[in-house]
Amino acid sequence: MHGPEIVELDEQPAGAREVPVAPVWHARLAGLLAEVSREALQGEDLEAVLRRIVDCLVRNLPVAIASIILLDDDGTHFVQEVWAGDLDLYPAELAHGWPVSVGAAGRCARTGEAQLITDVESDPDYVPGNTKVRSEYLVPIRHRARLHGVLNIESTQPDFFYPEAREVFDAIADQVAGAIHLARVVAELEAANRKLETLSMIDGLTGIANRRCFDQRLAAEWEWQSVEHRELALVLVDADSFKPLNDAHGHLYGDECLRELARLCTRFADGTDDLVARFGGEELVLLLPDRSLEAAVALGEALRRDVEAAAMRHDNSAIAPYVTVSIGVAAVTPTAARSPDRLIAAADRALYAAKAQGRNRVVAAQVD
Ligand SMILES: Nc1nc2c(ncn2[C@@H]2O[C@H](COP(=O)(O)OP(=O)(O)OP(=O)(O)O)[C@@H](O)[C@H]2O)c(=O)[nH]1
Repeated sequence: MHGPEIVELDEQPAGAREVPVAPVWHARLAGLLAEVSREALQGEDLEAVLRRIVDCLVRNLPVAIASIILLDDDGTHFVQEVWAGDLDLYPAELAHGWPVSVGAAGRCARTGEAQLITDVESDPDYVPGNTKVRSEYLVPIRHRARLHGVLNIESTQPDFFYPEAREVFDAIADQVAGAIHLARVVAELEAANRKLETLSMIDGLTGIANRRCFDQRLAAEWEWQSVEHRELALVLVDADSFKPLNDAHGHLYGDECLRELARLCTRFADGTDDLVARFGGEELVLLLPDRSLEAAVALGEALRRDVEAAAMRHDNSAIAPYVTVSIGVAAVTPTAARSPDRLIAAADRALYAAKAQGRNRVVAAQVD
């Protein structure tokens, strides 16, 4: 494999190159760097930012092709190329990425060094993209120790990449690295925020929704069902004699029973918008849109029986030698003028009545 042919144009004898090249492009290159810097700070969709940068290079300079080729996380494969210009000969096999063992861009990524090719025809690694291209300059796009990709510029002029121009392209690669870093930091922050948001809605012990999530969903469902004039039911489930259970079997066993109760409740939340949440302590709740009071009572009764059938041992209960639940049910067609607290209050009254009537039963209440 041949290394890059670096020709320092300033050291060549006068007349060996077209003298006006540098002055002609210098002012434009300076302006271009300013434009790229502005683009790089946009922080919006990364691909759009990169596309505007390569467009800008092709539009303003004797550049036939400009591209930013991004590496995967391992730095072993190019995975995406954002390009502008006349790319007529792009090999189909490169369209879906290629290893860094291939091409001049690969050489740039492998060595971590800028590659100046003053005569593309004599470079064994050059992959032709356009027959008019004479020279190519490739710069690593690096932010601190991390190599993000390669900035590739291909010119129709053999001597376009004179030292000052290369300096500008090096600076542009730094700006691109900053843009990529910024976009990745933003993406990572957004993902972390999404994860935090999800975690803040989950009950740590049982893995079901927590009270915060329930409150938000109740408010949303209340509003939605009031618009649709449809019913909303609430099933409040409270483990009976839970303090004596903890006393007899220990808190860890109590925790295990709560997890099992959550699992049993989840089996009944089979509607698309149904929600099972931990309401607090040893109380769980099912929020059931589009369920009538009768349907919610039937569901509560089936759940109560399933809890009995699970036969979770309880040596300290006055009701049965296993864990039982009392259930309060309420349903209403919400209206914007009323508060969802009314629904909770009704289910709570029903639960209180179920306790008062001897526990291990389902009681329904009307919403005021
Ligand atoms: N193991 C465990 N216990 C909990 C948890 N949260 C609340 N508890 C316990 O649940 C018990 C609830 O007690 P009470 O409100 O007196 O109700 P109860 O003993 O179930 O009596 P009734 O509901 O009237 O049948 C308390 O002892 C709490 O410590 C929890 O996450 N894990």
